[in-house]
Amino acid sequence: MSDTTVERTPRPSGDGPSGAALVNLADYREAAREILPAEVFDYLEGGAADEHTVRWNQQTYRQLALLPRVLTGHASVDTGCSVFDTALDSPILLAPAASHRLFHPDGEAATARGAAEAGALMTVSTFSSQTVEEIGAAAGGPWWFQLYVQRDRGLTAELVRRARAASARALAVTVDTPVTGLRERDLRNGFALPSHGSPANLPHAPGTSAHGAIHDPRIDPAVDWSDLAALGEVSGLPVLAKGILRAEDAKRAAEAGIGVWISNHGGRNLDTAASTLSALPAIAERVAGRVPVIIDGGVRRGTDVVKALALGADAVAVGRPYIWGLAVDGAGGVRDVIRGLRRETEVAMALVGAATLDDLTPDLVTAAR
Ligand SMILES: Cc1cc2nc3c(=O)[nH]c(=O)nc-3n(C[C@H](O)[C@H](O)[C@H](O)COP(=O)(O)O)c2cc1C
Ligand SMILES: CC(C)CC(=O)C(=O)O
Repeated sequence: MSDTTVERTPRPSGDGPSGAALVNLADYREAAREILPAEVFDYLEGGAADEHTVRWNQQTYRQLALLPRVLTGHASVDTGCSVFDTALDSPILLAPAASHRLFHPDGEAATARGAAEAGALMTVSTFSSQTVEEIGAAAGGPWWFQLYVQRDRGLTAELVRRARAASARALAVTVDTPVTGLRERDLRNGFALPSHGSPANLPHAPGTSAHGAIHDPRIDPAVDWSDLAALGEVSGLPVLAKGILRAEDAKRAAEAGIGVWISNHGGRNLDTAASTLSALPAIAERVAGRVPVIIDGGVRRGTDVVKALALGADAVAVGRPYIWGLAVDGAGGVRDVIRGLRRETEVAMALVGAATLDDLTPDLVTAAR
């Protein structure tokens, strides 16, 4: 495998490697592509198999159009919201992503600072390349811990205890990864995590190549609903199930007080899994406001945020986009990506006639023709 160390020269925030202004998320993507080693960019961007789900996640947003309300008399826009009793400036969250030091030497601590500067909630991966203690100390705002339930349940309990002690406010338990998907870009590139990206929270486990045997030696594939309930009891923290696509699963979660995080892992696990936005309306109907509904996958524009909230999500999360920001400019890049998406959301809200997130209702959305 070639050297994946990221060479970087300082550059003013908001400018890409070629000096061009970075105006939207796609600009950050192109800038990150220029900076990152090709196999690291492939690990970030790639999905499973033919990457249909990766594309569908974004395309489904393009297949919906907005029907703006006019003459509403609103003179301001407020994106404030509350998720599991945590007040947030905006409904844009950072989805968990493993190994931030692959993308920038300052790693998750930089992401945490950038998220706080943008007033956004970060979710820290079990497979973070810095410890929850280091990240918790750097975080100036609320954060959640993403849990991959470990085969070693003692280790799982210890991870949860450490995350809570480091001030995590909720557990997002990933339920869509009994095995990791077959990511063909990584297979072609022979990509394995270099040591600077290895999981800092976990003891070194032998054979942790993500793409060797079908089961990851660390992640317990046999997790069930009783495990999620027990995690809530033991931790005393709110629990979300990350990776829900079926309305009946969402209903079951809501009945147990477990938050619903609609996700197909950014198309990285089961190719041809349904796009997340297509799954949202039925899920929102069955959850009926009992627990928070988060959605991730393919959110790239403020108009995407508006559509997801109009169709019943309480918040969205982004994965790849803030990593593009991290790669380009560390904490400042994360901050600018999230701020940019929030600004687009505010503009889109004003243009559809919404003063608050409660004004985002399903009648604002119709099929694009
Ligand atoms: C590089 C990368 C690493 C990821 N690592 C994790 C992880 O450790 N745990 C997890 O639950 N999801 C992980 N995900 C999935 C994201 O949390 C999220 O579901 C997905 O990226 C959302 O799609 P988007 O990238 O289109 O916004 C990862 C995604 C990427 C791109
Ligand atoms: C090590 C992997 C399981 C992390 C992950 O969730 C991902 O790359 O999508």
